[in-house]
Amino acid sequence: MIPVAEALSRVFDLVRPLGAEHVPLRVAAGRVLAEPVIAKFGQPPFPASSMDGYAVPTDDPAPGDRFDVIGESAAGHGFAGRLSAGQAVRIFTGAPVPEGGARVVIQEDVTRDGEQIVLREDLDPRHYIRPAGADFAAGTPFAPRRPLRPADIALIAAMGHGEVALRRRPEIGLIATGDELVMPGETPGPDQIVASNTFGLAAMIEAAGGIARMLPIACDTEASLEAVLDLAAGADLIVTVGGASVGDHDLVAKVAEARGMERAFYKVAMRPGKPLMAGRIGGIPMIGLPGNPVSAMVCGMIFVLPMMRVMLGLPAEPAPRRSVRLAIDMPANGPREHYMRARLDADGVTPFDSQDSARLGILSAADALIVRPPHDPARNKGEPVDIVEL
Ligand SMILES: Nc1nc2c(c(=O)[nH]1)N[C@H]1C(S)=C(S)[C@@H](COP(=O)(O)OP(=O)(O)OC[C@H]3O[C@@H](n4cnc5c(N)ncnc54)[C@H](O)[C@@H]3O)O[C@H]1N2
Ligand code: MOO
Repeated sequence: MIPVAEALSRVFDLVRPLGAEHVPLRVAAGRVLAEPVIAKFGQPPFPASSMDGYAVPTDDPAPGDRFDVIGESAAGHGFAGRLSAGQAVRIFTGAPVPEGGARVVIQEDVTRDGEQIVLREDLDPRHYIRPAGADFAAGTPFAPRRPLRPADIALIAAMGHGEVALRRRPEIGLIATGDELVMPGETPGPDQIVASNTFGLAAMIEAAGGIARMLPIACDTEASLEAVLDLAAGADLIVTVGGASVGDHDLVAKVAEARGMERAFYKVAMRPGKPLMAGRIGGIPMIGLPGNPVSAMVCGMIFVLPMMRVMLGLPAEPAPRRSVRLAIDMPANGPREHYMRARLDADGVTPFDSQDSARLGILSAADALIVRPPHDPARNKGEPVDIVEL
């Protein structure tokens, strides 16, 4: 058994950032840029009024000052002329400030008198002009190291791009193994159960920007597993679920080895997730997750998602953690790093009484995994512990 951090570093060595593809901006949300976006022009492209009012040529006009209104500047229709002393231009929010304009007086501070305006008492001192390039200048690069958020999409649009170069979405072949498994919706025969793990993992992968290729369930024969592994050809990563342990019907390691798997490791000091394996088969990175449903999902979060981030060109980092206070006392931990299903509330974090790795109901009810290092001593209520939020 190797420590989790060592296993993670070895799975990072199995994967590389994928290539780029050009995609319409409209469908780029949640994906990762493959190269910086460069602003084609600045924003605003011209000095713009931030309020409705009057552009005047003086920096500090005084109450009672009079100006001749010589024209109008609206958004999309600027005023072509120049402002001279004693002149004003009616202006609206977003409109270009005319040449010679030193500030905008908001219309609330003005009395209109025919073709003239008179400034009132208590003038608002602000200028209400957004300088050209105040948001970003032409040529500004934008390269966030994370999936694009809605505001990023708006920013890239404002920078003048209708299409962007994105990392290809990692395509992940998912293989459930076991004679006992039927598809959700089917009626299990005697001694059978429903295959749930690959469905949970597919949801996890797709929420993180990958493409899950759900392959047929492999039966507990070498021929069946071989046939399904063949169907994974072309995937960026193969994920098997189940058949990883030491039982007579646990065939994944045997079949993978017969196909020339270069094994990076087998068995990790974590709970759940001990019989985890990883390596490369036929050039494709492969990770074999344990079959217990909670083990498969926890290993998905702790290993598969960080591997996907590397494939997306993001930094090789473990699942993000934060520190939270314990709401109850906890006994000492055993020799494996324990990912305990827990609930978060105002009092802190409370592990569930049962940590059975078969209980999906508890995982679904959990808000977080408490991460306990191997041999962590007993902890008291109020002490800080690390959690991974679900
Ligand atoms: N003698 C030992 N027995 C076991 C050990 C051990 O060290 N010595 N390790 C245990 C641990 S820890 C785990 S985890 C499991 C993992 O075993 P496998 O990866 O070989 O998984 P299976 O035996 O195939 O299945 C375990 C369990 O999960 C169910 N399963 C499998 N696939 C799915 C699926 N796609 N969807 C839903 N449920 C699934 C399967 O029916 C079993 O109930 O081994 C322990 N044993
Ligand atoms: O590691 Mo197993 O995943 O403890 O149940």
